[in-house]
Amino acid sequence: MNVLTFDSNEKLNETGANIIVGLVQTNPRAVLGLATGGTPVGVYEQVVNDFKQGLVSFKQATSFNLDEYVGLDAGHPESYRSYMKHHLFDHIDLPAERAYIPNGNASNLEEECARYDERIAAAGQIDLQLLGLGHNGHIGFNEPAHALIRGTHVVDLAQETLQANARFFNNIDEVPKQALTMGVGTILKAKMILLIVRGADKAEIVHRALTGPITTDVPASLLQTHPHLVVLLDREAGRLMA
Ligand SMILES: O=P(O)(O)OC[C@H]1O[C@](O)(CO)[C@@H](O)[C@@H]1O
Repeated sequence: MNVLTFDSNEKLNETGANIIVGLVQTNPRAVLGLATGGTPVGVYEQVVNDFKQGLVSFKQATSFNLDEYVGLDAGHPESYRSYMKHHLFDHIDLPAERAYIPNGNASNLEEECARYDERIAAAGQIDLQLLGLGHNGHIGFNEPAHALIRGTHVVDLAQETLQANARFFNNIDEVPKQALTMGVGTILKAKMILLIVRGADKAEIVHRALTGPITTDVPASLLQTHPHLVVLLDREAGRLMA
């Protein structure tokens, strides 16, 4: 595991973007696993800057998003499809037909999950999986549980997650109670994992996830088993790391 801590958000964003852009420069057909939430916004901004400067093209790349809410219209401003369009897809040349996000409005969600896993398998291994971290240690929307699920599945969001994500909605009652998420098995199969965490409120969970026991109670702790994990932290999130 390679943990880097940054004093400046700008440097953190640049480093995150350099990893993504560098991969696609050397492997234009790269398969990217993408995340949403507040954490990666600055990194995507920097990726867009690099694209606009002609440093990289995503024309041959493929992406798979980690998760999507159940029951939000794809056009709803807080759907993860809207988020991805707003922060990344509308500004780069990644073909829309290869920018996959699970469909949280599918009439049969189990079938949609199976289809999503088939598409990931057909694309080959995910080369780089970008991750944020939930306050409860979730990755994607894999919430703490007695057992974690390998593939894409429907998940009931934890109360902490509903509370954390209420900031994106008018109130907590508007936050969808369920989501589709890639499973931990798929995440761990990625060739490289890039975990990004910001903020003092995540210092404790960062410490538990990266140095504590490996347990399904802290899904991110399973990342300790990954052979190629890079972690980018801002100073506050890295406060408890020696
Ligand atoms: O970056 P945030 O908004 O703190 O969210 C943490 C994580 O939880 C999620 O919202 C759930 O997948 C992720 O998108 C994010 O990485």
